[in-house]
Amino acid sequence: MTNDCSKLTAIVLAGGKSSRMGEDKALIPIQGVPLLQRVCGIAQGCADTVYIVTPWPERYQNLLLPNCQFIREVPLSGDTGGPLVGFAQGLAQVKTDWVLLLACDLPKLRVEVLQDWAGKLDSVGDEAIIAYLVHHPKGWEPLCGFYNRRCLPLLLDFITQGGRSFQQWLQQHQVAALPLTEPDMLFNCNTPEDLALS
Ligand SMILES: Nc1nc2c(ncn2[C@@H]2O[C@H](COP(=O)(O)OP(=O)(O)OP(=O)(O)O)[C@@H](O)[C@H]2O)c(=O)[nH]1
Ligand SMILES: [Mg+2]
Repeated sequence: MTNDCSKLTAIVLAGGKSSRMGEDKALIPIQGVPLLQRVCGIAQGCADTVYIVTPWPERYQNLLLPNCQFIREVPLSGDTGGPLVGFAQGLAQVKTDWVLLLACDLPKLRVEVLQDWAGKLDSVGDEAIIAYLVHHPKGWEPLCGFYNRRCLPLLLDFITQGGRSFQQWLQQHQVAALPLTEPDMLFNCNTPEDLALS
């Protein structure tokens, strides 16, 4: 296992509407630490470079996010964008072969698990594999896993053709499965009821 942070970039997505929560999830404190700050701290345990992709960086300027860099998401004309578009805009800046993509609403992430996964990336030998993700009965978990930078042209083609769904895009390509030993860590905090469980 390697824990070489310099080989990996992390992208944290923080541009969602939080309509189910009713307030910006990124700013909600969990054990006193705003969710985005918490997720970025964990991302920094795995990657030297951490990008936060959001249309509204000024909203997060008072968070403690040392060494994280904002990428201001540019809205596509006549389009609501969404996480796939935000990811593409972040990925365009990435210089490393692999990137760890994280949603900002994952309060139970475990840095040791992410580091363990990152250590397996060197052994993904097959060039056709564009991502390394956890598989659920409903499909891949797109917002807590690894993508190869090679996937950018494929992603841009899909978006240009009007595609906006991670699941649909991933179905068209080869993805390798990450072992999920701690399912709890993918707990997704979308609603006030979820928050009460965080
Ligand atoms: N940069 C960026 N991130 C997004 C966008 N849409 C969703 N996200 C992020 O993707 C992750 C998952 O978002 P969801 O929980 O599915 O949705 P949400 O829009 O935040 O919340 P709801 O309005 O309740 O669906 C979160 O980290 C969001 O901040 C987007 O358009 N741009
Ligand atoms: Mg969510």
